[in-house]
Amino acid sequence: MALVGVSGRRAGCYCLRAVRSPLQVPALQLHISKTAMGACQKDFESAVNQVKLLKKDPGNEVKLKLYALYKQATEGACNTPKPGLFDLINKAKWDAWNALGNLPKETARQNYVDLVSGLRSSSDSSSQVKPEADKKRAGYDTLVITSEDCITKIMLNRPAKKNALTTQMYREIMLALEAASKDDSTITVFTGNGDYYSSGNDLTNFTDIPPGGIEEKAKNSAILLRDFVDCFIDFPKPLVAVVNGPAVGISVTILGLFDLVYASDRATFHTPFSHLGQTPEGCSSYTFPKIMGPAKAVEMLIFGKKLTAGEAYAQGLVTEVFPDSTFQKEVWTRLKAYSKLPQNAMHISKQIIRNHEKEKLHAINAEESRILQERWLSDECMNAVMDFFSRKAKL
Ligand SMILES: CCCCCCCCCCC/C=C/C(=O)SCCNC(=O)CCNC(=O)[C@H](O)C(C)(C)COP(=O)(O)OP(=O)(O)OC[C@H]1O[C@@H](n2cnc3c(N)ncnc32)[C@H](O)[C@@H]1OP(=O)(O)O
Repeated sequence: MALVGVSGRRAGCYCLRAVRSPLQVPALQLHISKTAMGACQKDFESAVNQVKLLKKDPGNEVKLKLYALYKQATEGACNTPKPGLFDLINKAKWDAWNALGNLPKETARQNYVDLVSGLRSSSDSSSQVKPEADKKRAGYDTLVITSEDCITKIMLNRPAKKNALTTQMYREIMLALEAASKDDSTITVFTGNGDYYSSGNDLTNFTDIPPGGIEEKAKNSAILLRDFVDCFIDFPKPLVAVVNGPAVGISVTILGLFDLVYASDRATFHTPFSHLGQTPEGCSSYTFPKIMGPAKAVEMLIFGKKLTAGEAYAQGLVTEVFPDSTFQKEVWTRLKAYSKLPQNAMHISKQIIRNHEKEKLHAINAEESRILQERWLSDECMNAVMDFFSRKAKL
């Protein structure tokens, strides 16, 4: 589901329009609470108005920032009850506001003004919309989502970073899954843009620490992780991974929750959790031993053994391996044929196959996330993340 839709271009401008109870950046509502009055009140009001005139959708992450700063500037620290687990949009908004902690109202107001000013300059310099950009479904910055032949394709789109998953990306994926679960497609496909499927969690997620400190970040990240994996556990339609290249970390573990995994012979499967001072997630502590037996699961999840596509197939993690040269052609031909099968029969079959394990998987997911919350604060984990960044710095 797009958070904000593009309603059309008037006089060369994109008009932002709310779609299905979106984030509703309060700036778009032109409602300024009296509590926002103060030193830079005029600038703030003007920034609120300028948001309406942006020529380009700023994307969900920015809209969340705008929302959070507006609320902080007008109401102060987050003071509302946390929305429920499945209220994804309101929860994302609440998380963004809550992450600002006790940031003073004046600072929030100034930050809002600065953020809008930055958006205006980048919007002005890129007002020439490229035809390519029109193809992307609005509202997603890190994914390219297309629906064709009854297949919704969710493509991770940070090829320069090997499709490493930022917190924004986790959130966008959850929204994309929610939308795909309700659209007309019969099957949903995940793949990566570029030479990697995904290098797993973006390690910069560890460096972006909010005013509330690392403990708060770890707590919020554990919730994000649990919600993210829950979406895969509950996804109602056949879910297919088209693993176009190497896969690392969480992009491997959640494969145990997919219904088909097609891999290029260039793909590898690597879960270096111990090396990172971390522990398994994505329900892999349960699905991997079940799929490949405990001995092979331990080699991957504890000792970080990297599997080739052929090995992953032999262990049952991968459904079929294709030569890289014909991978896309063969896989999409196959999927197009599958997508024409009767939709209800496929969905009901998935339910029968998966439903009896759901409760267990949710419990395992909650436990894995709880354990990781502690791990992220450990010296082992912090040192491993620092090692990654110092290796990069030396290059
Ligand atoms: C306080 C708590 C906060 C926690 C928040 C957590 C939220 C939920 C977490 C869920 C748990 C998930 C766990 C995992 O997924 S563990 C696996 C994590 N991934 C890795 O350890 C891989 C790290 N990357 C690499 O080892 C190499 O980059 C790789 C082998 C993938 C590719 O090597 P290669 O030499 O071919 O390419 P580069 O290294 O030059 O990569 C190109 C650029 O991309 C950047 N990059 C790649 N992967 C990542 C990544 N995972 N995180 C951050 N950045 C990544 C790389 O730095 C290069 O960037 P520059 O061009 O800017 O140098």
